[in-house]
Amino acid sequence: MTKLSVNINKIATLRNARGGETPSVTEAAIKIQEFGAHGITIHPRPDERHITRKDVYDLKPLVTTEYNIEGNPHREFIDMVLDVKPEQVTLVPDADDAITSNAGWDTKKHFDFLKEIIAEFKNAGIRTSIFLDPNPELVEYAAKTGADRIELYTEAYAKNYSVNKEEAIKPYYETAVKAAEFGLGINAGHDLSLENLKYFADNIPNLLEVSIGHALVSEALYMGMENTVQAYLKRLAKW
Ligand SMILES: CC(=O)[C@@H](O)[C@H](O)COP(=O)(O)O
Ligand SMILES: NCC(=O)COP(=O)(O)O
Repeated sequence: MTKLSVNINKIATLRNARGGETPSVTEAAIKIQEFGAHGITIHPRPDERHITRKDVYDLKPLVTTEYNIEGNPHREFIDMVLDVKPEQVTLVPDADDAITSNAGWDTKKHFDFLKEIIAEFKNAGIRTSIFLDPNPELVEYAAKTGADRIELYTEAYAKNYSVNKEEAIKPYYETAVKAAEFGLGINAGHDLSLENLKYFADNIPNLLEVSIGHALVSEALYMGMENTVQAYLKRLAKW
């Protein structure tokens, strides 16, 4: 079964709105794992708009499933991840002021940079994943960086799902097939939701993990977090 890693950035967004500790990011992580999630994902950004550096450390002892830390590999980010040692680090090339992640890596252009950083994480025993647009031509260089996995950047899929899902899934399927040829594991994320997840998971071979946050936390406002996590797990179940 494809694993569900819940991104709790937006819990931190709500908490930061008042400058206090409510809702608790750590309590949310504990509960979300109790509800069945296979992992917790966070994306600490330099401006700490949601997840703070303190959150990154506070969560470490509480994430008993899989801890996935995403971010642009600035030196401060690298050193923090090497110190915290999550199960997985996902490298994302977004600008510090981007409203959200909006592009994958050009693995050819940034090959030397990625290869060096990935070696640091691998030497520390941390699984590495790199955020990638659905383009099979990017896969060979992704593999040559030494990354363990790619994370398919699914915004385009989500946007086009309701227009023509068969067309929307095509580049992701092609990239996933190519990734498997090169021995890369396949993760996916960004704008996945209860509406579009099942079709994606049913049509992408060897999909190991999806990381989902914005839609899931939003849906939990109406359905409750336990019901929402369970609903996502049902979308991923293969029966
Ligand atoms: C890489 C990715 O797609 C997610 O980490 C997304 O960027 C969430 O970041 P925000 O919650 O800041 O939008
Ligand atoms: N890597 C994707 C992620 O962690 C969550 O993205 P989103 O569901 O908040 O768009």
